Amino acid sequence: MARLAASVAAIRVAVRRTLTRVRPNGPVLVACSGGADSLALAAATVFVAPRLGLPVGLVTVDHGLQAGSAQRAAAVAKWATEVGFAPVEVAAVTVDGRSGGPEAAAREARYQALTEVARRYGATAVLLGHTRDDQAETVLLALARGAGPRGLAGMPVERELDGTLLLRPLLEVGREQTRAACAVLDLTAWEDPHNSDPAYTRARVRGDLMPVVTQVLGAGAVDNLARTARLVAEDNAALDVIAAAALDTVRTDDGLSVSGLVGLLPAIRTRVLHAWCRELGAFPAALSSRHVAALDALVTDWHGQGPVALPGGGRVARRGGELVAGARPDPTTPR
Ligand SMILES: Nc1ncnc2c1ncn2[C@@H]1O[C@H](COP(=O)(O)OP(=O)(O)OP(=O)(O)O)[C@@H](O)[C@H]1O
Repeated sequence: MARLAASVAAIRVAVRRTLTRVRPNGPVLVACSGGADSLALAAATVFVAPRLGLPVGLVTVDHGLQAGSAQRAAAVAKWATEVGFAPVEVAAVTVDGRSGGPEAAAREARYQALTEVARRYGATAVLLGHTRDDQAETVLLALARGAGPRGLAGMPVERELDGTLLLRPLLEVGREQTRAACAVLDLTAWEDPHNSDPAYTRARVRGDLMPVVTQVLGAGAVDNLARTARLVAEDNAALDVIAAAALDTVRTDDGLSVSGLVGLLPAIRTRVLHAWCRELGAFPAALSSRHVAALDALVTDWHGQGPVALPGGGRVARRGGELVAGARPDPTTPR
């Protein structure tokens, strides 16, 4: 019992720490699926936020992907209203027809819905229930994908999406603690069937890989993987600051100076290219290491190859001693 109560306290402390950092505006919104992580987060937030003078609402997204999904959303909304959340929103989304696989499509639809609701209420922030275990899984996946430092940094504690602040207060809380907290608070958590469906990569990592990792490397491996994300994120932040300054030194009237870029260390140069592409409207998460390598080759290994197409729709070409950007049709690429 003491261990269970400790889990409730630990989650409240994590939420309090997060909420004392935000600049209050409208309500804080908890994104709650009804799963143990976000249910424990919601229970802690509805306890902590009023004590800090913050209004607290809840959003649950109905992806419409499983039988009974509307009932699940309604049950979450009913509970939320009963325990004092206001506003409480059920956001129904359509996942079909989006590209990038079912997991990515559901995620994209969910974040779109969450930011739309947040904007409508002028919310201070949206709180997400990702835990230390989710972070460890993300790091392992990034490592296996060869994602580089940006991927190894895992999920940020804080980020802005379409003008909405997204916060993850539970990144240092273990999944076993959210389950224990739900048990002590007598909250029945919804078990997402996708979480154990081997068709989903994340479910296989969670169900098959992580138990082996902890069995072979010890239970501390989860914490260590999550710590890796924190450390890499700190290094990334420092390198991004250096790259932002370097970007200004290599700008020309029409684009970027190749000789300026050649003079930069590779880690800074690729970040400069990344930051510039972001300015050009390329969605940073969609800019793969393949794109960045192709852009870098325009600088360091140019044999007259044509422009590189960016995921956002623009193109980057080498023109003499410069990299220049253009929308389709291709910018000219004289040798
Ligand atoms: N249907 C949903 N409605 C609202 N928020 C959601 C929904 N699904 C996920 N989220 C938010 O995204 C977070 C991560 O969800 P994900 O499904 O990736 O992980 P999870 O560990 O299964 O989380 P949970 O136990 O809360 O379902 C959740 O904790 C929650 O904050």
